[in-house]
Amino acid sequence: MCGIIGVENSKDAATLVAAGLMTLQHRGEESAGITISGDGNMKTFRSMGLVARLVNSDALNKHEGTAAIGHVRYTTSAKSTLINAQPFQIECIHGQVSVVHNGNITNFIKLRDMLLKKGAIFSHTSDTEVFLHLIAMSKGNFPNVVAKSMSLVEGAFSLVVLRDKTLIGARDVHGFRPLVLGKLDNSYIIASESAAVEVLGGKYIRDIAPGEIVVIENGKIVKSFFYKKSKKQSTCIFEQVYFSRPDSIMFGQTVKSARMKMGQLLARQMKGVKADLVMPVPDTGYYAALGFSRESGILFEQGFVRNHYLGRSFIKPAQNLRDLTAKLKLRPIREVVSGKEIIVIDDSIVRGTTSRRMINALKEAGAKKIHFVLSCPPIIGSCYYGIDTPTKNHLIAANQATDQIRKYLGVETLTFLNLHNMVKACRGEKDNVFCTGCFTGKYPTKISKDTYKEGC
Ligand SMILES: O=P(O)(O)OC[C@H]1O[C@H](OP(=O)(O)OP(=O)(O)O)[C@H](O)[C@@H]1O
Ligand SMILES: NC(=O)CC[C@H](N)C(=O)O
Ligand code: SF4
Ligand SMILES: [Mg+2]
Repeated sequence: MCGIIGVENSKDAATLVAAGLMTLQHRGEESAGITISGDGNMKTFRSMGLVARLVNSDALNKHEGTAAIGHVRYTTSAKSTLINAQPFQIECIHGQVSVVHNGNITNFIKLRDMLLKKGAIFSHTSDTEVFLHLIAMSKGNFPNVVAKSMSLVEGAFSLVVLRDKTLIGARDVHGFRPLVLGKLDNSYIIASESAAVEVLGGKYIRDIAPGEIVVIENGKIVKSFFYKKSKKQSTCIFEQVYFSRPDSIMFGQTVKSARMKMGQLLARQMKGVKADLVMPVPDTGYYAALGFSRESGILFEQGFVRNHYLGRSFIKPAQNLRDLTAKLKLRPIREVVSGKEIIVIDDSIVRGTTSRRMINALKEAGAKKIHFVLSCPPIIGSCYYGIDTPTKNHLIAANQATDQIRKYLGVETLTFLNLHNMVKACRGEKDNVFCTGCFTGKYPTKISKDTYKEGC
């Protein structure tokens, strides 16, 4: 995933970006970075690990400026190394420019080959760098240069670009990844999620539209235009299932509200089910379990202690780290679960790293019967747009039927929210504006052998 943010026209820009990145930490734990711009001088600070590590560095605290952008990385292209930590800052014909990116470029290899033939020298190995080359090689008015670059790139990209005091927010024509516009006093904020704007004390104004480029200078929107007309929006539905914060607004409702509806609709799918209690797998299963409990009337209980110092398991960059996190992350409370028939709700099974361990732990703690319930359909395909859902052979639901998974996990029943209900929970009754590719195998862009996909 990755979280991006930009703030302009504030002497506190860097501090606000740092605080915003902490609010977006759930979108990427591997590296963090901030570019600060002031008095015609731009400087970028990057480090591996969490945002807290970056903000404690003295160098960052000494640099002043009135505009800043920041990034937290969840690697979905090339390696998780400092060299690929964002922002990427360059010096080019347009002056100093810095870019942060959320998403994956599906024609990366083709673009990189084309740029290499033109003489480009790459300093990073991830896909994001192609934007910098395309910008540097294009002449004219800066916002138009950004637009021209974007029109050559395919796939998923929400971008924040900084040049001197000009802040630009831009979103690919499909709107795969979120990007919002907010206001705080005399400053504009651009961020991946509305929660990051609100935590800073700002007001969420609106989403940046698919294909839109918003140009901000000195506390004013000086231009908003489209680099391409969006034919059909395809925003990632997994953002609402798993990635985003429950207090962020998406499609006119909080993610919390969407997850509560997922739980409510699951309870309707399972009408008549009997159990002693409904339990979430924290964190992401929380609101779906609450919604299920309210609809079914079955008692809601928190039966797991979640260790918050370990971060999220699914977004860790290697299987040994995912295994270790899943092992240490959840511990059942014996007095809650012992001797009980339990409905356990999580958001998704991807590799199955979490669920097998979690269910074994529940049994060891004395759970009598377990009904395992997921607030999305089985994930049967890879993501090409910025989420590391692995290739098919590592996706448990791509290789086994529901009953085989049920037996493998050792639960009484296994139920997935159906596609119709997931879409309904996320956006009410309106038109389908979501990418559901990894659930349906129907992707919004052409997928071929040349489509860039590099798992990690
Ligand atoms: O089948 P898997 O490959 O294990 O992936 C899915 C699990 O991982 C996630 O939790 P995670 O720990 O990442 O985040 P959370 O604590 O925010 O819910 C997700 O909520 C599932 O529980
Ligand atoms: N998941 C993302 O948004 C990652 C952005 C970019 N593709 C990278 O790997 O750095
Ligand atoms: S393929 Fe799945 S994870 Fe990727 S953008 Fe589409 S819905 Fe989201
Ligand atoms: Mg979870």
